[in-house]
Amino acid sequence: MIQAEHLTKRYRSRLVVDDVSFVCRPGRVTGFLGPNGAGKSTTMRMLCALTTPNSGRSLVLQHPFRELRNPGRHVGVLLDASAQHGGRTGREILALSACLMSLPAARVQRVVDVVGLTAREADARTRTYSLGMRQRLGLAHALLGEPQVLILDEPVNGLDPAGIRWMRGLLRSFADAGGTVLLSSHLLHEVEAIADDLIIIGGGRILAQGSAAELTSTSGGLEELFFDLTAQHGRGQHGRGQYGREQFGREQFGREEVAS
Ligand SMILES: Nc1ncnc2c1ncn2[C@@H]1O[C@H](COP(=O)(O)OP(=O)(O)OP(=O)(O)O)[C@@H](O)[C@H]1O
Repeated sequence: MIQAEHLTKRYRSRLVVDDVSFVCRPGRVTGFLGPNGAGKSTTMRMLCALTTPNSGRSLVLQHPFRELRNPGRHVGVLLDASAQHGGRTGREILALSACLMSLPAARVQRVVDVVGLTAREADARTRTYSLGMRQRLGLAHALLGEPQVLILDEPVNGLDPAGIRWMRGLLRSFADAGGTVLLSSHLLHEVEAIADDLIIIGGGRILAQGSAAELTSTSGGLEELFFDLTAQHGRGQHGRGQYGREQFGREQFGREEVAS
């Protein structure tokens, strides 16, 4: 279980997370969605005590993250797959963390196998890793301590289609075994395929939350719901740039104009 209660974060005078409250329940995968800059990563960092909120609090397994003893045994965190020492091998990184968590050394090979890194990949320095390999290592790291909770920021970013499918199965099995999963992603179809619950954030505020089935049943699907909710927050529908549908749409480049 993860609980966020009125989490609020300001950078100088800028409010980037605004009174955010939600619960992620065991046995369920919660998808965390929002346009670029919406506040997803900041919220996840607050859950893991890497960023201090200005107000509000969060609990993981009923405790503030900071109060968890040996947190890696309870919560698996993957916030930035590239944040690893490039001169170490994947296996060394896992072995160091296993040592810090007082885990048996055999656990390293176990998670290497689970995430599908080959022996050669596990023994290569991480500076040579592709993004997908980094994500696999990051997930191996998150799973190392056999946690009950996973907090994953864009874990499928960089995975190939087979990897995305594999990740979906892994997270589903984790939740079905009673685990709690919070994952952010920009891949709406992927989230639609895996999430039991959804939290949609825009401009630092929760725009919608609830069961995926309920939220999408009245909106014609997740993509429609997402764009409807986030359009007013600038980057939802048209992305960062200025070339939205109305600039390159039928109005300007439609068949009627081309034909004449
Ligand atoms: N350390 C920081 N100092 C100042 N501003 C920050 C800091 N970290 C994040 N921000 C700002 O907070 C806002 C929310 O950022 P955050 O990374 O949480 O968004 P996000 O939803 O994860 O975006 P993305 O989908 O692009 O990863 C952004 O405007 C960002 O510039």
